[in-house]
Amino acid sequence: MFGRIDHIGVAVTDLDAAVALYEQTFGMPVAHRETVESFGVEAVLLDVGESHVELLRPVSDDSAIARFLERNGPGLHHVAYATDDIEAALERCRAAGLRLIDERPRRGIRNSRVAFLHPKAVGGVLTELVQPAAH
Ligand SMILES: CC[C@H](C(=O)O)C(=O)SCCNC(=O)CCNC(=O)[C@H](O)C(C)(C)COP(=O)(O)OP(=O)(O)OC[C@H]1O[C@@H](n2cnc3c(N)ncnc32)[C@H](O)[C@@H]1OP(=O)(O)O
Ligand SMILES: [Co+2]
Repeated sequence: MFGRIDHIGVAVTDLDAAVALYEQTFGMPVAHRETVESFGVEAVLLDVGESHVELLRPVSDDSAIARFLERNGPGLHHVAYATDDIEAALERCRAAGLRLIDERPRRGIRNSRVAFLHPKAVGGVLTELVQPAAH
C-alpha cells in the first residue's frame, strides 16, 4: 500500500529562515517551491534520500496551517506516505473505518494527488496519502 515516506510536513512562520537551515546547515537541496492556493500554503520541498521535508507557511488566515500555528506554534505537522494507487489506499482506509478528511483525492504540491486522514483516526498523527505525479 505505501512504498515509502514521501515527506514530513513542517509548519513554519519564517519560511526563508527554515529553508536556509535545512538547505545550508542540513545540506538538503531544494527540489520545489510552490504556493498551493487550494490549501492556503506556500510550500518548499527539500530532498532527503528518497523522501522530502515539506516546509509550509500559511498564505491565508483560514488555512489549516494558519490554524495549526495559532494553536501550537511551528513544528511537525504531518506525515505523508507515497502510494501508486491513492484510490485503492483511500478505499482500504475507508473500509477500515478510518475517519477521512478527504473522501476523494485533491491536487497537492507538484501536481500530486493527495488525501488526508484525520489525526484522531491515526493515533494523533495527521496522515497524508500522496500519489506523486509522474515527472
Ligand atoms: C500543498 C499541499 C501539501 C501537500 O503535501 O501536497 C500539504 O501537505 S498541505 C498541509 C496543510 N493542509 C492540511 O493539513 C489539510 C488537512 N488538515 C485539516 O483538514 C485540519 O488541519 C484538521 C481537520 C486536521 C484539523 O482542523 P481543525 O479546524 O479541526 O483544527 P483543530 O485545531 O480544531 O483540531 C481538531 C483536533 O485535531 C488535532 N489536530 C489538528 N491538527 C493536527 C495535526 N497536524 N496533528 C495532530 N493533531 C492535530 C487538534 O489537536 C484537535 O485535537 P483535540 O484533541 O480536539 O484538541
Ligand atoms: Co504534505
